[in-house]
Amino acid sequence: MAEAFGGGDDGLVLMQKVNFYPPCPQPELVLGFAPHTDLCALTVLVTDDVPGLQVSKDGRWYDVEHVPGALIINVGDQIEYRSVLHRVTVSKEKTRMSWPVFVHPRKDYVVGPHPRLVGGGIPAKYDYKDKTFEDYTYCKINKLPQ
Ligand SMILES: O=C(O)CCC(=O)C(=O)O
Ligand SMILES: [Fe+2]
Repeated sequence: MAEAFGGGDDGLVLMQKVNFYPPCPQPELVLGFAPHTDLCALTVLVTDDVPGLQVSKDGRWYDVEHVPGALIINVGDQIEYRSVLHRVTVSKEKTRMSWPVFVHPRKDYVVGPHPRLVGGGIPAKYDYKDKTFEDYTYCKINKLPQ
């Protein structure tokens, strides 16, 4: 993956975060994390055994089963065929925690459709524009068109 994102020792950037979801007396009224896709390339996620993570498929939400010792890998926006839409619900009684590591390119790295996949008269399946990861992040965080 480091090679795909330009190679070099600093080709990939790892960002770790800790999520803490306290219990909520009315969990049906709130979400711990609203539906989103991760803006990185890949997310490597560890969670505790409290359920909460859900992924969207064909307009429905599916619980992600907790498998002790397993890592959850989410495809993010930068290597999208389709980055996974996901959200987190909260528990009435238990605190939940998760520990994602987001793998992303350098901020100046330009990401766009691979030329071999859109060259030779083959139209891009989606209308992606080449842009730096920094610009992509700025547009996404500020809800600007990509
Ligand atoms: O808490 C989780 O299981 C997922 C967290 C998440 O989606 C995120 O931090 O981007
Ligand atoms: Fe996420």
